[in-house]
Amino acid sequence: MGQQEVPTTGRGKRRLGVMGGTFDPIHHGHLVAASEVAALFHLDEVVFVPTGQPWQKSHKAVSPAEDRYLMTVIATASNPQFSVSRIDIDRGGPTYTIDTLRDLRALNTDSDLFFITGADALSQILTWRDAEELFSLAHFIGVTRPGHDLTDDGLPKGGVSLVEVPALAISSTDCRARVAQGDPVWYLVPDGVVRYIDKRQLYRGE
Ligand SMILES: Nc1ncnc2c1ncn2[C@@H]1O[C@H](COP(=O)(O)OP(=O)(O)OP(=O)(O)O)[C@@H](O)[C@H]1O
Ligand SMILES: O=C(O)c1ccc[n+]([C@@H]2O[C@H](COP(=O)([O-])O)[C@@H](O)[C@H]2O)c1
Repeated sequence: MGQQEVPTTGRGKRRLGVMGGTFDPIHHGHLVAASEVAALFHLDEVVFVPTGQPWQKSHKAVSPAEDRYLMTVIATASNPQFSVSRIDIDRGGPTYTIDTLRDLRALNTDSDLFFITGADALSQILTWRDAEELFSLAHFIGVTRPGHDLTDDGLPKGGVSLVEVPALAISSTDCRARVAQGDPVWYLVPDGVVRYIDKRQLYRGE
């Protein structure tokens, strides 16, 4: 894959990465993607934003937002470049990235935003609310994910960069299924997240 040019930032602006996800649970695929993009794009910080109600997953049972938020905090706590935002949870209602980006821009007027998505999410982006406007609020960075083609077909020229990240064939769906079957999730998710899943008895009855 051709590595695309790193977009420049407005004079004196911070570079803020945004990693949105349901994080049910957060796993090392998410963390490696964010870490790799932070290094390649010289980001000052990456804020992880757990969804409130992910409307395109409304046919599936999603764990309580507070559990997903706390697992995200646990998973990112040791990295000084990572932080977690509650904006999508606290806004209430279905989560739309257009709202996430508008709110983050209002809260971070000193920053340019870089929204990080896996190849699967990027391929769905034209189905998102106000899709055309998204690209005026943030630069999008699509990352490789095993089992999914990474392409910017149909997306605005210059609005998206595609990057290869270390391939981790991990999904939250698989982690939940493993816990339900009594299989280990050690080393697929951070140790503290394994402990939290156990403490809260998440995914047991699925
Ligand atoms: N292993 C991975 N490698 C690269 N990107 C990933 C990986 N897993 C998830 N992502 C990306 O992280 C973001 C948040 O993903 P999400 O929280 O939905 O995890 P998921 O593993 O896809 O969950 P589920 O299996 O429940 O659909 C999305 O942009 C997704 O494409
Ligand atoms: O804005 C939308 O309509 C929209 C639809 C589906 C997903 N998203 C965002 O895409 C990110 C990954 O979502 P998910 O459901 O794959 O965990 C997360 O930040 C979601 O809010 C956004």
